[in-house]
Amino acid sequence: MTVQNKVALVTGAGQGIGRGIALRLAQDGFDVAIADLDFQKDKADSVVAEIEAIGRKAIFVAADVSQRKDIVAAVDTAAKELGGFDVIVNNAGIAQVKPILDITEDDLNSIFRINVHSVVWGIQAAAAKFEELGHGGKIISAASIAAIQGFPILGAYSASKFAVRGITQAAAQELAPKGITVNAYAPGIVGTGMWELIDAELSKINGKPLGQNLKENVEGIALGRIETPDDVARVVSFFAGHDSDYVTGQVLLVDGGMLYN
Ligand SMILES: NC(=O)C1=CN([C@@H]2O[C@H](COP(=O)(O)OP(=O)(O)OC[C@H]3O[C@@H](n4cnc5c(N)ncnc54)[C@H](O)[C@@H]3O)[C@@H](O)[C@H]2O)C=CC1
Ligand SMILES: CC(=O)C(C)=O
Repeated sequence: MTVQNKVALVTGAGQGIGRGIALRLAQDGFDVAIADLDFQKDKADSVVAEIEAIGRKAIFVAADVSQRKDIVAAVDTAAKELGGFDVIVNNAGIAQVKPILDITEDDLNSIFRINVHSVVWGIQAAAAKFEELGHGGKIISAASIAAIQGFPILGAYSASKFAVRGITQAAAQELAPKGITVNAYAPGIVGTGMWELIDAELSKINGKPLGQNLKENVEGIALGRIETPDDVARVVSFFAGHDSDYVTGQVLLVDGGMLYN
C-alpha cells in the first residue's frame, strides 16, 4: 500500500515496536513524527535518519505521553513541520511485573497515566487536529493479548490494556460521524526491551533462570517463533491505510496464534 503526502505520528517510536511501525509507515509513503521521552533522543534521531534514507520526511518530538499538553504540542508540531496530519499511533507504554497483592497506589497511577491516559489524550489531540484540517483520520492504539485475557503477575498491565480496548470501542462509535476510525493492535510476545524487563522481573519472582520465562511463553505460540516489531507494523500499516477504511472499533490480535476469538 502506498499513500501520498500523508503524515503520521507514532509515540514511543525511539525503539521496539514503535520504531518498527514508524519505519513501516515511512515505507508506505507517510512522513513520520517520532514522539518519545527526551532521554530517547539519540535513538529517535537514528530512526529519523533511517526514514530520511528511504526518502521520507521525519522529525523527533520530545513528549511524555502521560501529559496531555505534551501530546497536543507534539501533534501541533508534526502538523506544522510535516505539512498535515492523518494518523496517530498511540504506541508508547510500560509494563509492570508485580503480584496483585503487592501493587501500590503509585504503581496503578503510573501505569494508567502512561498506558491509558495517553490513549485518551492521543485520541483528543488527533481528533481536534483532523477537525481543524477539515478531514477525517485514523487513530490506532497499542493493546495486547493482555487486553483480551488477564495475565498473572501482569495484573495492572492487563487492566490498563483492557481499558485501551474499552476506549477504542467507545471512541470508534463517537468519532465515526467525523470520518475518523479508531482501532487497536494486540501483539503477543514481541522481542523488545519490554520483554527483557518482563523476563528479568519474572525470574526474580519465580526463580527461573534468565530467559526461561520468555522461552516458555514463546513455546505457547502456534506459529512457533517469537514475534518481531515488523509483524506488528504490518497490521498497523493496514489500519493506517485505505484498505481498512470500513474497519473501526476493532482490537486485532497479532500474536502468531496464542489467543482465539
Ligand atoms: N513487547 C511486547 O511483547 C508487547 C508490547 N505491547 C505494547 O506495545 C507497545 C510498545 O511496546 P515495546 O516496543 O515492546 O516496548 P519498549 O519498552 O521496547 O518501548 C517503549 C517505548 O515507549 C517509550 N515510552 C515509555 N514511556 C513513555 C512516556 N511516558 N512518554 C513517551 N514515550 C514513552 C519508551 O521510551 C520506548 O521508546 C506498548 O504499549 C506495549 O504495552 C503489547 C503486547 C506485547
Ligand atoms: C508485554 C505484553 O503485552 C505481554 C502480554 O506479554
